[in-house]
Amino acid sequence: MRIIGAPSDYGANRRGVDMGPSAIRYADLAAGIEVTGATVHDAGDLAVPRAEERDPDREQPTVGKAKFLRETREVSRTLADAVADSLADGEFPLVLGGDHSIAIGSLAGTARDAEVGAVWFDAHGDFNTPETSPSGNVHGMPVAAALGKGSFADATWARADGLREENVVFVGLRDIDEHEREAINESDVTAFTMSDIDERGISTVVEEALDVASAGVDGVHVSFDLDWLDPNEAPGVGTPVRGGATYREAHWALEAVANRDAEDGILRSMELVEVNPILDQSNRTAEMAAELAASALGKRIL
Ligand SMILES: NC(=[NH2+])NCCC[C@H](N)C(=O)O
Ligand SMILES: [Mn+2]
Ligand SMILES: [Mn+2]
Repeated sequence: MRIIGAPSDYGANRRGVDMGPSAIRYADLAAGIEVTGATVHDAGDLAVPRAEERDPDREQPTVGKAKFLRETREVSRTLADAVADSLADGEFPLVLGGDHSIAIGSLAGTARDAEVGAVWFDAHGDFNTPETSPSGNVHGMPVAAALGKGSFADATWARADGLREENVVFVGLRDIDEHEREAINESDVTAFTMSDIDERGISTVVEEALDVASAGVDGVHVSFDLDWLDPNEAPGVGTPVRGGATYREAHWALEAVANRDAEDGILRSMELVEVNPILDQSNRTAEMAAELAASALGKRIL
């Protein structure tokens, strides 16, 4: 497997998430994964436009309300190539963000030559378009971008060609914007909220999510936003929302991903995003991310 760092914070309104990859590495990511017997190859961080050289004028949206869309395009293209290269070389891509806008690149890369589904663990739907976004932050838009919604229809760099809408599944939603809600309800994606987890339990919801995401496709991308977890577990995120998944629910969910992969080999790529070391407490959110990656890749208690 190949670790690919994508230290971009152009999609979020809080600086610091660009330090996520190094914080997750520092939390013994590679050693945790090697316990499973996997060989870990760390490809380092991708070059992204330097934040210190940001031109304030370029923060002004060029399309709708989307900020830093040019920088996001550059990061997305670079990351899509890196993910596609990793798959072509037979190495599983594990992408470290960065804010969630980097998922545009991960999805474009993993869905370049294959039909794929996606399981999206997140408090947020990330289904805004430059037209519907209340904030203009592209980390609230990657799913819509990958599916070519709204003005993303003209952005070929953002589209994930083989990503099938009916195989996109959200798990654990609890903070959705007004127009985003309409768009999700009108689309063919499947959305499980935190209320669904309360009612039916994490195991039923995640098994069903994996069924839907993997039906009829070549593989599944797992996109894991650390703000899916409750802020008590993962305080180091830019957009925390109360009422998130517990520590055990999160491990269980990713162990279920690993179990399913052991059965049918569906796991194609994964990313861990939104770890912001500046907002964290003694790196515990990055440690959580590293632990969860190991669970997703097969680490077991016994
Ligand atoms: N990946 C994330 N943390 N996304 C947060 C999105 C928040 C809000 N829905 C927005 O569009 O701005
Ligand atoms: Mn997100
Ligand atoms: Mn989120």
